[in-house]
Amino acid sequence: MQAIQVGLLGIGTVGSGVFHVLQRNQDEISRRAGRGIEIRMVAARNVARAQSVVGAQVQVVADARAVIAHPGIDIVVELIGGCGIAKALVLEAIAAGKHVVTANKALLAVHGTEIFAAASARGVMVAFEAAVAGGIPIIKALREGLTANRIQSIAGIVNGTTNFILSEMRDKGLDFDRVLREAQRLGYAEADPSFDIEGVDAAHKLTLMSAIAFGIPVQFDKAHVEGITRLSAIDIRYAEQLGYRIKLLGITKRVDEGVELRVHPSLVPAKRLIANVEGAMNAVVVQGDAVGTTLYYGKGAGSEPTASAVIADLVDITRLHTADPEHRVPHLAFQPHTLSDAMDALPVLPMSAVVTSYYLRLRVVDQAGVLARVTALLADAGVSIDAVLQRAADEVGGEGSTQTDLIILTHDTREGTMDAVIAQMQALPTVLAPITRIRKEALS
Ligand SMILES: NC(=O)c1ccc[n+]([C@@H]2O[C@H](COP(=O)([O-])OP(=O)(O)OC[C@H]3O[C@@H](n4cnc5c(N)ncnc54)[C@H](O)[C@@H]3O)[C@@H](O)[C@H]2O)c1
Ligand SMILES: N[C@@H](CCO)C(=O)O
Ligand code: NA
Repeated sequence: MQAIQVGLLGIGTVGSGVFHVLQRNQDEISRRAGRGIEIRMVAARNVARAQSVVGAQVQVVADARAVIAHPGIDIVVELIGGCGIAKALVLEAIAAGKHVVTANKALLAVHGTEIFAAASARGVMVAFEAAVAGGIPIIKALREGLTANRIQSIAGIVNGTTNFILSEMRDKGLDFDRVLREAQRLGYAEADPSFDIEGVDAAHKLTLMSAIAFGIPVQFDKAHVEGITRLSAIDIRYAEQLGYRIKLLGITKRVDEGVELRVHPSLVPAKRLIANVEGAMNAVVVQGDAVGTTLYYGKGAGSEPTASAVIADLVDITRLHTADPEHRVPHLAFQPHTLSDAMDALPVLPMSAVVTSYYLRLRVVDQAGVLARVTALLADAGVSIDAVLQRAADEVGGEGSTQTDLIILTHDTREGTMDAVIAQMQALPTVLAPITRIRKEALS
């Protein structure tokens, strides 16, 4: 049987990985897929450079539309990124009846509803394993492996760049900008690295996992998104002294009133496996009612790990493209006509309704009664304290210092309540700087 014909749109970090891994493992891949998988055409902005990667046998063109329009191409792989030209090209490929593989989480988290609907109407597949946690087969696990379960929660480290930055800052005391530059050099960071460090990329991925886990449409606009740019080294150190690590977590959880969908730095007990996920590695913890807790760990970024996921999708499509579309796995795991009803039953909750525990750091005047006033405000609001740590003044501000840090860990509290108490504490004249608040997750 003739090999299935693939057209690549974009051949940067991920695209070149796809080419090399397909070439290196072609025998095993075709024995699994039942036929060969061949990259026949590539669209690139820099044609000469792309030609030097793929050699003379593969046709390289500057116009991505020529790849989509080529009648011999069965599958279009979009590896350009972003929501601009990539969106138009994906929709054009679908309209042309081509199956699509993409690593583009930004595109699917924001425009997934439109894209999946167009694909279903045209009877083609849009596969996106590489879009979430790179090489970890988390989409496959959530969509197929855990299909018996009522999923309760997902918590994950799904951005390699920020995990790399946090690990290097904690381990080696390196500064933020230097580590970010290294992550860019290694091909982990997004074209716009603010997507990484501001939590947007993690929220794109979390949005996709949440939709698949709970059978709701993708709703990136409702995600709470906070990155690591406001984290300070001092909080990383205090957290460590209290037995915690700080990780940028994506959390989506089913609770009585709806679904939580939030990305923010979190204190995680140092003894948890996920607290020990370092560098650009990713990890996702999924809890299902039947299976219990499961953990997925691996490389979430980089050329070949991401290519591994792209090629897994190519193999899936190679096996399934002749199947009746109704027999394929739905894009978001649940039958598409059930998604909007589920959205009414499981609305994404505002952050004020989220219940979690907190790390608070207050820079205060080092004098009698300060701690008592702060804890009285917490008590009045019904916020229960788990632990309090007060630093010696000279440790914080040097010898003779009149300021110190007060660190408070709370038990579970509604975020709306916490916001109100923080505002009251902030108004105390003895509180000298903006209060730092970091959420704390037990992840039992
Ligand atoms: N790098 C990773 O570790 C990683 C991991 C998972 C997912 N992703 C996603 O994969 C996609 C690609 O990422 P990347 O890291 O390979 O990016 P990259 O910048 O290395 O590659 C993108 C390539 O697309 C080319 N391009 C831009 N416009 C084009 C056009 N109109 N026609 C043809 N080519 C065009 C660029 O010249 C570039 O070579 C993005 O959606 C990204 O979010 C990347
Ligand atoms: N920029 C992303 C690439 C993988 O999606 C990261 O750092 O995880
Ligand atoms: Na993946």
